[in-house]
Amino acid sequence: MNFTKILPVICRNAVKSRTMSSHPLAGMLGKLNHVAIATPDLEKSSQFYKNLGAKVSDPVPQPEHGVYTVFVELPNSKIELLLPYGDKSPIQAFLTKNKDGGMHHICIEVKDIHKAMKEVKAKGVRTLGEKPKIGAHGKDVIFLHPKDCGGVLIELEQE
Ligand SMILES: C[C@@H](C(=O)O)C(=O)SCCNC(=O)CCNC(=O)[C@H](O)C(C)(C)COP(=O)(O)OP(=O)(O)OC[C@H]1O[C@@H](n2cnc3c(N)ncnc32)[C@H](O)[C@@H]1OP(=O)(O)O
Ligand SMILES: [Co+2]
Repeated sequence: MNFTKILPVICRNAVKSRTMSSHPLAGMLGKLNHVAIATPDLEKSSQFYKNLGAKVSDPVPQPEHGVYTVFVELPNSKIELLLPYGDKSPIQAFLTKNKDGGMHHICIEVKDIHKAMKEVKAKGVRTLGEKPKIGAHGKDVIFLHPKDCGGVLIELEQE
């Protein structure tokens, strides 16, 4: 192989892939805070993770969000189990479509949620609501429309 010929190509491609951060959320994303699973049976889902030896919290009602949450602790992240709360829950339509439940959203931390909201909007990603709400961890959260995020509902949480 002729390295003097191929080296400039490798370098060009490396520069290109670093400058072509084309994903609308690239650069602003921090740690994965949780992966959320909607369930029609919170008790059963909690027991499933307890049986696997995980540390599982008690259910907490989140009236502002229309859900009950249970957190399953993992060494590097968390699983959030969600059950509808009240009759206007934002997860009800999802559960009607997915009777056994399923993966509902991912939650990624950001350094500055207000700046992140401006940045995503400038990139054509819709936020669900105009203002963050206090989330399950007592910090600001905002959701991004799944249709603008490759079919994934994304929650941003203030770090
Ligand atoms: C406590 C807090 C925390 O952790 O701090 C939480 O997590 S609260 C977690 C619960 N809160 C939230 O989820 C708040 C944000 N979510 C919402 O506002 C809603 O769930 C929407 C994402 C707008 C979806 O609402 P809804 O299901 O009523 O509308 P819809 O049936 O018309 O759905 C519109 C389109 O989005 C799709 N769609 C709906 N939910 C989806 C999901 N979770 N992931 C991916 N796609 C989803 C539907 O299939 C449909 O696509 P097609 O048209 O192709 O069929
Ligand atoms: Co969440």
